[in-house]
Amino acid sequence: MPVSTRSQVVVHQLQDDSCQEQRKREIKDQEESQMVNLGRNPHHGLKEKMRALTVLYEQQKQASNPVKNPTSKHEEPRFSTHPSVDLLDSKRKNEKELEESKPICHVMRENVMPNSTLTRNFVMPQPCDAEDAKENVALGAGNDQIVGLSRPRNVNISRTVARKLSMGGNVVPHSEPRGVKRGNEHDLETASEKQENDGNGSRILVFVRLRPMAKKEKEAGSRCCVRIVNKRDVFLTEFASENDYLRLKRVRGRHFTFDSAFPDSTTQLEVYSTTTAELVEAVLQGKNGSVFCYGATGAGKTHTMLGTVENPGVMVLAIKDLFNKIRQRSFEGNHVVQLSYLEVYNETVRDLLSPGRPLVLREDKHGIVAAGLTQYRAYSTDEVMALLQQGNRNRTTEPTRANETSSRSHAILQVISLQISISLVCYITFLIVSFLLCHTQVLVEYKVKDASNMVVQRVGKLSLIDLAGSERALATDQRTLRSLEGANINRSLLALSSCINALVEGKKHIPYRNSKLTQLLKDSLGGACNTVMIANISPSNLSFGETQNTLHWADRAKEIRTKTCDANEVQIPDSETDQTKLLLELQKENRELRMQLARQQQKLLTVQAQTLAANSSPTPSTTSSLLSPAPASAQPHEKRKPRPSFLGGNCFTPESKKKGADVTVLLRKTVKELEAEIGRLKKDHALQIKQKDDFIRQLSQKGSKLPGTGGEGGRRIVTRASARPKQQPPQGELKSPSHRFLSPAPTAKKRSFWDIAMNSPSVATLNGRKTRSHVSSEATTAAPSMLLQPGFARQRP
Ligand SMILES: Nc1ncnc2c1ncn2[C@@H]1O[C@H](COP(=O)(O)OP(=O)(O)OP(=O)(O)O)[C@@H](O)[C@H]1O
Repeated sequence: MPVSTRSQVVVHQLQDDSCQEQRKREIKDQEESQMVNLGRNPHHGLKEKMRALTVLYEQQKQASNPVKNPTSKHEEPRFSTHPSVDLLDSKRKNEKELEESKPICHVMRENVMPNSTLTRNFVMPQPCDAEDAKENVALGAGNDQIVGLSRPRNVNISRTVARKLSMGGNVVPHSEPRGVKRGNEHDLETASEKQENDGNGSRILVFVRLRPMAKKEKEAGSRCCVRIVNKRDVFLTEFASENDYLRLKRVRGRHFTFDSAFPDSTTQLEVYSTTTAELVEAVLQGKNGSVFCYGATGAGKTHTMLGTVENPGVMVLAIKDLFNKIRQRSFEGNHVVQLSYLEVYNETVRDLLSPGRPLVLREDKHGIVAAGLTQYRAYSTDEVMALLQQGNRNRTTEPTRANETSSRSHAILQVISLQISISLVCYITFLIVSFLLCHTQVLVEYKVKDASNMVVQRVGKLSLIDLAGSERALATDQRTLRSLEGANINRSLLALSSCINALVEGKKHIPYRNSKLTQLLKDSLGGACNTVMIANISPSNLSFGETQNTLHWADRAKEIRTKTCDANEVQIPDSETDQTKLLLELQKENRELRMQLARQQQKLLTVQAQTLAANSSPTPSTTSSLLSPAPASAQPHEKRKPRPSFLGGNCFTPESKKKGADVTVLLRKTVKELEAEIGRLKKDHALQIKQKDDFIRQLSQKGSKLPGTGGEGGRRIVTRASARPKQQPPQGELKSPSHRFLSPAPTAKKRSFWDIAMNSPSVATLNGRKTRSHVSSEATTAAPSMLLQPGFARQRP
């Protein structure tokens, strides 16, 4: 009976290890040579490939046995005791290994590595299987099949690329847009997103949307070069040029992975719910959010952001959702929604809601602001829609060769949501307090009892950005104005890509100042903001270059991390609310005392006047009237009464003289009493004001001793001066967040829905520019289509 000693086992193990390593090396060499061969020539002789695979198969087969049973390596039985099981196992294993040895599988595996940004050219010798063809709807639409883009069946695609919106754990979307199901995949993403919240901010979420093939493109005989697999992998195929006869069958491609990729069949609602719905929720929690569309001209950016009347886009759905959510939470407190809409055209910033002079960008501690930009207070979705349509009518569009109604400007719609919330319990307490506050002693009790009473003010900003399309000069037009526009669009997009590069590389200086667009996007790219980028691409192989470029930048943008997005929340502490209430009470009391004083003074004046009158004509009739002041209108009439005549002999009778003297004494006495009362009231009033001033001072001193009272966003102390309504800063000056809610422009006025709705698109051109109203008015005369309604994206040609 063989007895294994420790030394024997060690020897065996050493031999096993060396053999394994040798085999591994051989396999690796084999694989590499195969990769090189395949990489060099995709149409390499089938025989050679088969030979290589057979060798590999043999080696893998041999290698699999010792791995399975390392101790029996030296006495490898030719047949196992359970041949059927072993053969099955090795067959499965070899199949798997064979599949893994295909070059495309390596590419796939590399690309799905956590946080990997690797993309590399690969050769695709395998035909696409039926299952995959089903996944890419674009293939069916384009009647094209991308040769060789096969998805390895057994590759478990990692989900770790998904990241976290820094929304905190308590963000639960209140309402999901109807008809949208959240699949397991999305749940998975949300879970992994939460994992990635490491306190260093959040990564920009990058989504890709493929638009359907346009009629024009189909007519031009273009083929579909984009394939979306697994709702997140984008395969881009470069077909050989038709004139390159030698490489007609050659197909090259690139693979990218994004947070989500939408095939051409994706609905607007699906795009909205996956990309923006959570951002809207976060805005209501006081966090900033940005969504911007990036892509070549005609790739579908405006369609995604604005959409059509039947298929409204992200902007419209976000606003509807925002108002729905506000309605659901109306019990939580007051919500204020402010709206601004601007465009960056030829490096000038214009207000789309009140077109006028170009706006100047300024930077304050809260970020970049367009000085003089109109902020409209909106009360309903309809009102916002009307404003949006009005703004889009003013937006610059021009037909280019690539897109008949191409947006020639970058448009930014900003919605600011301000919420002042008081919990229900607090609200009830509030009412009681306002009653109790009349008595200063009870106020102290209240403070002790309701120390947790807080009023919370949250400000969230949502920026929805529709960028002008990046384009090649030849793709659009050669005319001067168009080429100037194109140059400016490209310049700002180039500046955007420089910023993305600098941010990805972690540079200290980010060149935001290179263009107006990047200045405006500063918050979204490098600030405390939840940012979403939607890259729009065309399926046509004629736009391969633009699509590749868009995907490249989208892939880069994945690596940008924005700062941790904390809620813009100010907790107004109980002491502050108490002080505010106290101040209001004091003001009310002061008003009442002043009124009392005025009344007494008036009474005194009347009495003095009557005394004078009594002195001059001390008759009983007048005396009685003096004690009860007569209406002013009655006095002239009384004066006209016939006076006692000297001739009548009824003047200065001893009786009347006595009576007159009595009345005078009486009146003097009354006057003295009234004067004394006024003096007392004045004294009381002064004393009360002094006491209350002292009390406020004490409260302020206590408040200033609290930690964090001086810091920004910390506790504020309300003094009389701070409670006084502040003066508006002059136009163009830096504004505090509260001032952002007021329109600084003198032309800015609040408009009702009807004002806006009645504002017909009469101004077709604006400062020589062609706007959407122009386009729409032209279009409506030709064909009154709903899709060509101002404010919405155009129909596909
Ligand atoms: N997902 C989609 N479904 C249906 N049609 C679409 C889709 N995306 C885009 N289109 C159509 O493609 C055409 C061009 O789209 P759009 O105007 O949105 O492009 P764009 O990227 O905004 O171009 P530009 O940068 O020149 O303004 C439009 O007619 C639009 O209706």
